[in-house]
Amino acid sequence: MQLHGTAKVNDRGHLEIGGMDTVALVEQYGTPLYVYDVALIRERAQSFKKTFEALGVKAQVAYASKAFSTVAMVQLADEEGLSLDVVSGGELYTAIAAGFPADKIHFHGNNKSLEELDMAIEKEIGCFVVDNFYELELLDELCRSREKVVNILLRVTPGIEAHTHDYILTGQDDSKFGFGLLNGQADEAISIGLNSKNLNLLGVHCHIGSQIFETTGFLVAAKKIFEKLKQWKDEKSFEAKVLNLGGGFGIRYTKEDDPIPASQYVEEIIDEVRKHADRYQMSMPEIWIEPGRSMVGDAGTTLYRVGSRKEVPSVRQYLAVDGGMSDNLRPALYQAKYEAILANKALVEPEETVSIAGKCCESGDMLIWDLPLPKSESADILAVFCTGAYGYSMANNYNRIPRPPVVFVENGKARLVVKRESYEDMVRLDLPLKEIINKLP
Ligand SMILES: Cc1ncc(COP(=O)(O)O)c(C=O)c1O
Ligand SMILES: N[C@@H](CCCC[NH3+])C(=O)O
Repeated sequence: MQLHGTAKVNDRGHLEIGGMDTVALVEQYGTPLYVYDVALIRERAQSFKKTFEALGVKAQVAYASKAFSTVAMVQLADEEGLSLDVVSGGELYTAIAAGFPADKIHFHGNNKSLEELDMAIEKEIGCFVVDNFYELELLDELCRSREKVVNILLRVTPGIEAHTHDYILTGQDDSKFGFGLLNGQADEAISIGLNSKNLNLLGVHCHIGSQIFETTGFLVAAKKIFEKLKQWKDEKSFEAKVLNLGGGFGIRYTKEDDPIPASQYVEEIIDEVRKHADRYQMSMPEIWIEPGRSMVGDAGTTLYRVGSRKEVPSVRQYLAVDGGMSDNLRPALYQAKYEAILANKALVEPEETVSIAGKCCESGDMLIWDLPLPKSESADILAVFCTGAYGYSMANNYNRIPRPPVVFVENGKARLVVKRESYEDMVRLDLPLKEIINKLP
């Protein structure tokens, strides 16, 4: 089992993260519990930033907050000098509530509402990543009526089939996102952007997908975009100041995954961009990237309490935990795979193979199939690794299961950064048919 970041097994044979015994964390905060290794997030952020610095390239590393958006996380991104990618009014509101510098916020989304655009214009965010003609017109109109000028990038789909799960592919031609780069849409959008007095067209954006292990897709995207940039330079006298190549850098969930270091993605991308800029005698654009998963994914661990066991004779042992697809939708949605250990028996050798079931009323609510574990009993603590990205952010209240709290750990200290939802929270927005809502004692 490969442990990530500051995770280790302590003298008591317990899993420790950020200098905190996870068994003690569970005693204090209960289960399920999301635990984040803050030092590892800082390390990830710095490795992206330092690689750009070492290459002498002007860049913005924007944390894609869809991976995990909370006030504390946004503040941590700010502490590390990152920019921020938001994709909804809610993520934008979280960033503003956290005091994140508005001029470093980039606003994404394929169907931004008038209210969302208005909020972002009013807050004077750094850049709108415009996705379609509807948004282009709406944003132009809103800015004109408010006498504002905003920075924009145009999101293009370069027609790339990256190697990842179909649901998390985004750069292919048949995608709901962006202007087609090769079918004339991007050319038309560039002209509209250039003709607007209220839209300051900085450049283009593309994002080819998520959990990608190779650089090829990024390099092909850069090549295709540069061919267009050359054409736009010649035909429209437009030179992009910014090229945003999105996020999508893969991480190691299990031993089947073999990611390359952040520095390698960045170095290869920059090499390629430099090559094309030189070839077409264009100035090197500022490079923006938007890592989400690779910033927080392996920094997150979910701690569960083991409960019931069911044996299907000669077939399998189901071991149920006190969470499931309500706090981690990824196995049900993408057949995503995870590794796990018993946090309170971290030095004990595996003795049996069990399948970890969640507690939701769905047969598909299985967190891990066929996991080797020491002989486990009720009340043992299961630690599932690499749940930091798209775990909490896709958590839900299916079966009215309250969402778990989030604890940040660093240098032997723990800080509660999101409280556990309560049963009262489950009915907080409900309006009664009759007068009364009873409260349980
Ligand atoms: C536009 C955009 N940028 C950035 C990201 C972050 O991707 P990842 O978490 O894979 O780095 C996504 C998600 O796939 C995205 O859609
Ligand atoms: N939520 C997805 C990835 C989509 C990323 C956003 N475009 C995941 O968990 O892998």
